[in-house]
Amino acid sequence: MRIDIVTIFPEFFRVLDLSLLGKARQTGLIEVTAHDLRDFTHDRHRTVDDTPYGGGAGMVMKPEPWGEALDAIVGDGASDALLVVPSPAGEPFTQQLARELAAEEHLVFACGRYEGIDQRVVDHYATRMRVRLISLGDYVLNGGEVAVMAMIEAAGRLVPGVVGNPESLVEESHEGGLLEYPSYTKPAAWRELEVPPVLLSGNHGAIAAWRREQQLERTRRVRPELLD
Ligand SMILES: COC(=O)COc1cccc(COC(=O)c2cn[nH]c2)c1
Repeated sequence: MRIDIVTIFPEFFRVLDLSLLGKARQTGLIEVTAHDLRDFTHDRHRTVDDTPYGGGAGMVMKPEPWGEALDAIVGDGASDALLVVPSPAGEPFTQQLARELAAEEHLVFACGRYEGIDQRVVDHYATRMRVRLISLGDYVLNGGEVAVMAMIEAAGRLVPGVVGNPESLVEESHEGGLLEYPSYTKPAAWRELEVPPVLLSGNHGAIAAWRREQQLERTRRVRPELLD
């Protein structure tokens, strides 16, 4: 998988060299490149924003630098890459969407800042490639970088070979549409709190049943809408 990120804070993504994805990068499973949007400006101040047409507070990201940056990544014609734009106006990011991103060969992330990117950037690239606005949640961040980091982690860990034990990807929250059961490890007693005895019973059928019941109870309590 190839990942390109366009941002005014490319150094923000240095951390990807350290985490789980660092190994994926070393093994070539996932190649990540962060591009500085300001490298695609031509004025002395490397300007990427301007005042909004129609007035209003804040600034809008100019289309020209985005056009040059994205063309440098996907060429100047049609592209099979998927352009992902984190946005409060996007479709909700879910584990299913993470699976879809993980299946892509080439992801390009556009990190908006200020009040957003000139709409014509999305409109233009939608004629040349698939574009998806994706929301992490119903809140506003100062820019797309944090959202892109979350999406890269959620999708990257699903890329075969990135996570050592693929088994660990199955028994987790939202796999199978339910929240995960509570987990315990040694010691059997800690601060007067005991591990549920069924987990020490060695009765694998009873353990599986208890875990399933825990998943249903927790999902019903915390996220009932997931059961619809
Ligand atoms: C066409 O799309 C754009 O212009 C996007 O522009 C912006 C502007 C400011 C901040 C962001 C980052 O995304 C979020 O705040 C966000 C994502 N999920 N929940 C909150 C993006």
